[in-house]
Amino acid sequence: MRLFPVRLSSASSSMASLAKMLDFYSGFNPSPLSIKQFMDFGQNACEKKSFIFLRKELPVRLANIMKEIALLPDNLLHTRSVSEVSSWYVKSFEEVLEYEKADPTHDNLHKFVHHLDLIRNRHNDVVQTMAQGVIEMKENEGGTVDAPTESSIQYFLDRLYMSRISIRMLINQHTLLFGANPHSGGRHIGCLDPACDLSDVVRDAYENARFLCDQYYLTSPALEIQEHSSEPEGNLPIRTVYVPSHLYYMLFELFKNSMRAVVEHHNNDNCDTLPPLKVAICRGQEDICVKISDQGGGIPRSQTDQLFKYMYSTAPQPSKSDLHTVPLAGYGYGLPISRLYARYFHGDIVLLSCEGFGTDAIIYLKALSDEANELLPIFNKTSSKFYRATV
Ligand SMILES: CS(=O)(=O)N1CCC(Oc2ccc(-c3c(C(=O)NC[C@H]4CC[C@H](C(=O)O)CC4)noc3-c3cc(Cl)c(O)cc3O)cc2)CC1
Repeated sequence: MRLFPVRLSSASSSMASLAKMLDFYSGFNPSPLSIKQFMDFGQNACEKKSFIFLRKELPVRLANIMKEIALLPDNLLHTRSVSEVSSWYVKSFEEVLEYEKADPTHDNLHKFVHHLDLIRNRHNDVVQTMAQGVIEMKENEGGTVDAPTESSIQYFLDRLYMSRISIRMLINQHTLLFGANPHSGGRHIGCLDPACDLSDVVRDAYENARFLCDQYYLTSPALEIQEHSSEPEGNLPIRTVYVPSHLYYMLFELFKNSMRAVVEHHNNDNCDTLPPLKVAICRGQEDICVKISDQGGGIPRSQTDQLFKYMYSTAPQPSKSDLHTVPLAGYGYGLPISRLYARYFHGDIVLLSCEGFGTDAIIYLKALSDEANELLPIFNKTSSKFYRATV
């Protein structure tokens, strides 16, 4: 049996005890919540109920992904960076377990919020650190990685980052509702906006991407927005219950890609005016769509899937100065993680590119909050099969 390959702090439970607790909590499936459930609970929020739910659900979600971390190929698992990420999960798992049988006293509830803040901050750099671990592995393997390993890593990182999105959602809701500065007076319920105006988030993401584009290219395409609603009264602007920060992340990434394609595709054009980015926001019975259409020259259909690969873009990480000088370059995970944010509440992101002309990027969201359920990775025999047999 492979124990979790990290040193435990001496004060904490032994390796055997950790393995036992991991087996116990990973034996439970995570309990997905819908946006409606987040909203209903948040509107009459009870801190004790939230504490009692989270002190079980957080170890369950942590243990499920920790069991998968332990199944990674050794040449990735034993890199310095992945070992560090593993140790963060062990520490956070142990910290939450301190509340397993604690009474929901005022003092314990207060300490719990504090520990949730510590856990969220401890995991702030998981994405960058995992990207660094993949680079370390590639360097150790002479720069190449075989297809099965690449496939396992793609599968794992999608699940790790989806799990991380879900754990941070639970932590953010609890700390925003019951923390030191609870939202007073605003309409937000934790990180959820019950009346999120999609065109406002579109404009916000566009303006920030445009700022970076202007900084690097000294030009940027204009924005045109149209809204269409299938509702009889055709209520505009289109609003829905969503997490604005998730939508902003997706839009910011897609706008950066569209702007880079448009400016670079038209950089030799004589005319000064770049073709605008056209955004359509559409509300149907089942879906809400945000489509970004650009004339950036497009990419061959054979290459579209590559853009969602973590390994495709795991070039040496841009240094801090690079991020400033090449602002549209990121850590190379923006698009795959954007798709995870969309899929987290059962939406999606789809790229439809016409080589030689341009690209449509469509964000799909669930129109009904009771259909917007968390999509959570579950550790079981089926998921274990995706990892190469490791002894
Ligand atoms: C993993 S990541 O998230 O970190 N990230 C993904 C994003 C990538 O950057 C980008 C940006 C734009 C484009 C791009 C091109 C383009 O570049 N065409 C020109 C080449 C077409 C092939 C051609 C060849 O055949 O090789 C060589 C020129 N055309 O259309 C788009 C486009 C893409 C997205 Cl996703 C979009 O939303 C809108 C778009 O217009 C490609 C790549 C950094 C890495």
